[in-house]
Order: sequence, then C-alpha cells, then structure tokens
Amino acid sequence: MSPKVTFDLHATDGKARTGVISTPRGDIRTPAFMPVGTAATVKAMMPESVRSTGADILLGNTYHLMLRPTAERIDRLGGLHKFMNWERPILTDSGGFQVMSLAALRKLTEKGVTFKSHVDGSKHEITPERSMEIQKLLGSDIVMCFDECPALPATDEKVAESMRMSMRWAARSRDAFGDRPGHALFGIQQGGVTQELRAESAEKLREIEFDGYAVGGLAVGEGQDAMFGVLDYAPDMLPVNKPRYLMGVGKPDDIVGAVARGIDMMDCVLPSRSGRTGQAYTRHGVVNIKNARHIDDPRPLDENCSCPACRNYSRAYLSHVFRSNEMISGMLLTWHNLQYFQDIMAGMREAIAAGTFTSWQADFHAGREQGDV
Ligand SMILES: CNc1nc2cc(C(N)=O)ccc2[nH]1
Ligand SMILES: [Zn+2]
Repeated sequence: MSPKVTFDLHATDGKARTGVISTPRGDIRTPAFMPVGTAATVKAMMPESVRSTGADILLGNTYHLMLRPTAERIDRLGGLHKFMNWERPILTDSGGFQVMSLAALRKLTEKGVTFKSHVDGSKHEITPERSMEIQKLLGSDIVMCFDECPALPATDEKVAESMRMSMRWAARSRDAFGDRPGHALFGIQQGGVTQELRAESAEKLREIEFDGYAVGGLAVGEGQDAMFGVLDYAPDMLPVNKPRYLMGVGKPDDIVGAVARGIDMMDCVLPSRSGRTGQAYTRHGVVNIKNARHIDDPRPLDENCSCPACRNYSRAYLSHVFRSNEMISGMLLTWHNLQYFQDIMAGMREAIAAGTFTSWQADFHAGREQGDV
C-alpha cells in the first residue's frame, strides 16, 4: 500500500506491460480487469467472492449511485467502500457515458448535461464540477474526468467538436478535483477512430496532466477491427509511465488484443451480464448452458477452473437451474465468468513478466477455436 497513487512498470513484452498501481487501499496488479459494481454491488456476487476470483479493484457507476441511493446518503453512511463492504480500490466513472445512454430528456450544453432520472423521472444536472463532487462523496480511489463519448456513426466534425468539449471538461474536472493525496484523477482520450483527433486529445490531456489516462470513445459498436486499429496507435500517444485504461472492454479476445497493444486496465459488464443470461466463457470457447446438449452432461463447465461452479457442479445441474430460473444459476455462472476473466489477466501478467506473451497468446487463441462448446 502507498499513501499516494503510484504506478510501477515491472516488465514489458512487445507493447504489453505488467506492473502495479499502488494505492492507500491496496495494490492493483496490471494488466487488471475491473468487475463492474453498478449499484454498489457486483450483481449476484458477495464482495468476498469477487475478491476470491483475484479482482484487486471494482468499478462503480456515478450515474446510478447519484440517482439511487444518492452520493450524499452514501457519504453520510461512511462512503462507498464501507457501504458495499469492499475495502480495496474502487474506480468510479464520471456519469458522462451512462447519462447519454440511459437518461431521458437529456440536454447537453457547454456547462454539462441536464436530464430526467430513468428511475423516477426527477430532474438532475451533471457538470464536470458536480461529477467531481459526487465521486469525492463516494470516496472512490480513482476518479474519471467528466467527458462525452459520441455515439457512432458520427461525422468527423461531430467527433472533433465533441472531443474538444471533452478536453475543456477535462480541464474543469482537473480544477474541481483539486489536490487529493491518495486519490487519482484519470483523463479520457477521445477522437473516435481518427488518428489526428486522437493525437490532439492526447496532447491536451498531457498539458493538463493526469495520474492516469483512459482510451475512451471505443466499444460503442465500431467492431473489433476498428477498435484494434485505434489501439495500434492511441495508447502510444499517452504517457508511458502512467496507467492506460480502456473503457468498457470487453470479450476475452478483445482484452488480450488490448493488452498486446499496451493497455493496463479494463472494465466490462460482460462476465456478470452474460452469466445471468446463461453464457459461460471458458478456455475452449463459450458454453450456452441453455443448449439441450448440456442437459445430461455430467462434466464441469471447465475442468481447469477453480471456481465453485466448476469444482462442485455439472453442466447438467447448471442447465437445470438455468432452465428453472433459479437464483443460483446467475450466481454460479457469474462467479465462473469472473474467475475466468481474472485467470486470463493472471496468465497475461505471468507471461509478460516471463517474456512468453507471444506463445501465451497463441495458446489462448488455439484453445478457443472450438466455438460453442
Ligand atoms: C461498453 N462500452 C463502453 N465504451 C465506453 C466509453 C466511455 C468513454 N467515456 O468514452 C465510457 C464507458 C464506455 N463503455
Ligand atoms: Zn469455473
């Protein structure tokens, strides 16, 4: 643990990096995957179970928590860590992405966004200053700048206009965040899939200076080829000695490809959301447990997995409880998926440290060629 937030790079293999982000609440081994704890819970999981999968840090959603139970109530109750019984690091997003995708009657101006809550229709406003205030009330360790992630498709001028406003909001976020030892503020690079705009955004963020840098504006429907095309150059535009966080990514092969291109941190709802819909990610591909082929199958999901679902239950059982809409179905498949995602991260950290990341990637891709297993 460290009184400040620091980032130490331990090894690189090609563009891939492994290291540690040290914070007062604990260390984050990178490359790191952050389970998403939207409404102060990683759905269907106890915090200690999330920790048992190897997660060092969780993500909390500012948009959801500001609406319910409100940041002020969480602050009065001792902050988000105490509230949700997770004492390790938490990164909170700024609310910018979700207000644009979830809220009703949104009005976006230079000042910020006014909107009506999707929960009860109440009126709210998020600005860079209000986002910093909310994230401070929540007590999160890593705070994200308030930005706009333009929906695709978007013209180059719309992407440029949006990015430049996000850079002005980044400066306002920096000013409002102030000086908070032990807490970090991350800037977010925008610019769509246009290299010149990405470079302009990175330059502006470097001028303002942040504790870490996110690659935003991706995983919004552009597809893996276009995303990797951006990641072939965008991370290199960011300071080499600071964490690089790719927001909202992704499937296992997205994650591996992002780490191979220099990304250190990622978050995605996929392992938990797909667990609730009967999809299990394994070393050999995706298991759709609702498929009839699993009804009498006595084997575990993945014989190499250490999670409770794989140690104690058969596919036949998982098929039964999914079909019966039993709560244990979402619990077991979520636990398995989170464990598998963390096993991928641990495998990459070890391979990068050993200089064997290229062969690790070959094994990873070979193992998954079977598709639906
Ligand atoms: C799920 N995809 C995704 N893309 C994202 C982009 C941002 C962003 N701020 O550009 C934030 C969250 C995101 N989630
Ligand atoms: Zn498992």
